[in-house]
Amino acid sequence: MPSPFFTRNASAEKDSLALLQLRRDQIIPTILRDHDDENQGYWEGKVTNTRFGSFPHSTLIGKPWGSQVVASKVDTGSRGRNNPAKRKAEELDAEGTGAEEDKKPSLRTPVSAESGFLHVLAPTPEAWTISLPHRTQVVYTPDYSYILHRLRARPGCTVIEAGAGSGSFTHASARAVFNGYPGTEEATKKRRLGKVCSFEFHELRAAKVQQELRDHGLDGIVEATHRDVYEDGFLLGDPKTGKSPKANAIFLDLPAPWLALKHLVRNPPPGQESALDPESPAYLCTFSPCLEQAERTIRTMRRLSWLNISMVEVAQRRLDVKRERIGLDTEGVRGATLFPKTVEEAVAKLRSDEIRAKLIRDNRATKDQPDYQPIVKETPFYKEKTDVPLYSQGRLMHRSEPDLRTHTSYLVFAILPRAWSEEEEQKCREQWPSAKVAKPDNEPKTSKKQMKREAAAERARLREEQKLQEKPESESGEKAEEEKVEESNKADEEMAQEEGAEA
Ligand SMILES: C[S@@+](CC[C@H](N)C(=O)[O-])C[C@H]1O[C@@H](n2cnc3c(N)ncnc32)[C@H](O)[C@@H]1O
Repeated sequence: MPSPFFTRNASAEKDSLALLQLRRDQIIPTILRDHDDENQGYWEGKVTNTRFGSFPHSTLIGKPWGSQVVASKVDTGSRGRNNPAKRKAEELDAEGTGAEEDKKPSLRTPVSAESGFLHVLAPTPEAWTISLPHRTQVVYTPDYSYILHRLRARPGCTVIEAGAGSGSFTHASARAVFNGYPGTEEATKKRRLGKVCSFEFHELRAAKVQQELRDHGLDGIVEATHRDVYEDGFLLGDPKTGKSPKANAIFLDLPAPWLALKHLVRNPPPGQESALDPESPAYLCTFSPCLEQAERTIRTMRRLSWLNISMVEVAQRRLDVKRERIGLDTEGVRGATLFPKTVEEAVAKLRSDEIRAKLIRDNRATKDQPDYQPIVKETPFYKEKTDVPLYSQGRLMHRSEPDLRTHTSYLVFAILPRAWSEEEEQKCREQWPSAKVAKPDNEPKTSKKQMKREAAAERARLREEQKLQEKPESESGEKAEEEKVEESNKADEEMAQEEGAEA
């Protein structure tokens, strides 16, 4: 089954995951079903109940992603849930008496209610992080987006993750490395399919995450293993003789990451494979809630030859940008402050209140009497007309929201260079020989001055050769000797000039 996280249709389909968004940060995940498999006793089939009303799945299936769906009136009380015996006689009669009908009662068409609405959203790792059932503390989007960027996680990579916990990072990393489904045409030899090898020590959590991955169509991309990685490391299958995942990136969200580092080496004990990809550097990130843990991890990383070690704390703030409107003319405007914006407005309001109080005293200010006037609304600033549309009126403000969901995270990053042997170095030198001519070690070093002198002499020699070629062979040797001296003087002069310029 293709995963709705990677490949999805334009609308919500039955038997696939949909995220029901109630408010900005409130999302309920559900598998859409056209029948009530838990037999909760609703006439409308499977129903998701929320604070904004009840939503039978028949009203959600087939809706384009992002649609707004209103709540429905459902029969929640009269039959009693999970107890079909309590149904009223006429309801059972209405269901029919045939054997086939008894098995599958006909569903009622839902009637819309005024209790509220929700939006049907397609699954994404970000929305899943907000909505997932929490079994542990989770890694939130601000952290995992930065971590995956620093780990160079890209299509075709293999990522090791421990522990899987609630599966928040698992989903995000699966999307980052996805490069096609195994067993399809895309899985050719040249193209490396991305993979996440996830390890979890807690048996129940491991089973839950495995079930979730199956429900989300991710079981071919993520391999979740129940394992204590401190003891048994990261090989797939048997902890000692298993296959190497050949990982390019590792994320350790463990209470003691330093205990797992001994299994992430290039040269493991004899008879065992390294869990790392021998043909690429390994990028590592550990997530710790306190500095002492981060320091301990760094000490172990140094001992095991990890390089480029750095620590980062992600302190994310969300900026809330909105328009602030103040004034007595903002009555009924959502989010506006109904307060005088100028001294004139305040004075006018006081005056109108005084007049109104006087009318009340004289018993003339009731709606039925002709003297009644909504006085404030008659004042001049109410009548001011403006061409500025409502959405861009007021002052543009931004405030940071301190309550962004995250938890203290000291992220330690490091790189382990790829494996490199003497033979590989030699092979490389043969394949791409260096253009630089290596001089024997015992040869005296030539100074810069000497090199310049040699170059000037070489130029003089070339000039001389050129002249000799141009002259007839009959010319006397005496003249040639004179010219030789002249050339030599010229070369000396050139040299002196160059040295002078340098000085
Ligand atoms: C903070 S949670 C991980 C949350 C996860 N990264 C997420 O985003 O949902 C830490 C998990 O590590 C697991 N764990 C602790 N020690 C472990 C070990 N030695 N081997 C494997 N998993 C371990 C715990 O059971 C726990 O579920």
